[in-house]
Amino acid sequence: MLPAVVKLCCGISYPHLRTMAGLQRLAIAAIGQELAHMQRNGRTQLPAWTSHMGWQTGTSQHQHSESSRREVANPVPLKEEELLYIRRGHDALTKALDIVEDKNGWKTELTEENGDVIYSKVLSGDRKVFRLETVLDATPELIHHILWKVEEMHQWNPSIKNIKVLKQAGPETMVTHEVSAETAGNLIGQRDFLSVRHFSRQESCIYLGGAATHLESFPPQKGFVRAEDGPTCIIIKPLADDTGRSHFTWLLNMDVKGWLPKSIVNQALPRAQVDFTRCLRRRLAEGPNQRHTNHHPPTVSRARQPPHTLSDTR
Ligand SMILES: CC(C)CCC[C@@H](C)[C@H]1CC[C@H]2[C@@H]3CC=C4C[C@@H](O)CC[C@]4(C)[C@H]3CC[C@]12C
Repeated sequence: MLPAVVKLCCGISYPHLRTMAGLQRLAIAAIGQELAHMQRNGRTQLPAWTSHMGWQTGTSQHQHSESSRREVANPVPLKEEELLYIRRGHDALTKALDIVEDKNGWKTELTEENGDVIYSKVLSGDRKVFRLETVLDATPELIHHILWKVEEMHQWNPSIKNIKVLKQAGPETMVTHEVSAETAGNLIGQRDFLSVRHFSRQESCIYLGGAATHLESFPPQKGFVRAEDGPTCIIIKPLADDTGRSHFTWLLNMDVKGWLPKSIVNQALPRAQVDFTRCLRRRLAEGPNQRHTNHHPPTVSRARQPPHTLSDTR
């Protein structure tokens, strides 16, 4: 009974909690600490979103060491700014899911031998978005594990030069700076992105969402064309056949900026999606452990491309 009451209270107060400031937040943090204590003693289970409030319970996957034990003794509520990023990430995911779930107007763009199918659709405002659907030979957990370790992504994906996590807002949201490699499709020159990335899990399905964001401390960088990714999402669902494989849906919704003609961009984007997924497959086959070197040759597809001198950032 008590756990049910606690959950109910959490649910009712959630919208108010997110808009609170100052002393009110401190008071909530103190209550959170009490609840976390109860949860540690096995007396109750808090809903997953309470992690946004920064109430470390000591039972989460982040519990490793001394430092996390210190957090339990001293819960640090999330800052206003962090709550803002969480909300942005959540909104991006919701918007992207709406695009994916609207079944009207999609047409098949390309079909690969390995089973990847890319559909496209033109949204209002003339933006063409791409939806890749495929099956990956890995569990949702492994795919999520690999995709969430964004700072390691350049080790297995030659279309990415570098990704840095600039801010972490709770365990499910981060602000990242991403730089694509000059080789990406060879058509679209190097780009950089500033994005908020957010994940959520519902039963056995994993959702990754993202959208372009701004940081005063991180304006567009000299020499880069700042592109905008999102609202975008990746949906990972286990196949029902018990083989440990997953259905993978990826909405690519990108404004690459720069001066390239739309027809060229709209050819390069689905290729970039296929290339990325090919690298992901290879990375998944290696299992969960971190890689130390990048010894595979570049795998960016050269098919259907004009001479490689065409690039819009040079
Ligand atoms: C065509 C040119 C401009 C871009 C090519 C590179 C594209 C495919 C790269 C650049 C940045 C990349 C994203 C960077 C970060 C993440 C978050 C991660 O959790 C899922 C993958 C995802 C969403 C990547 C998908 C691929 C991505 C969009």
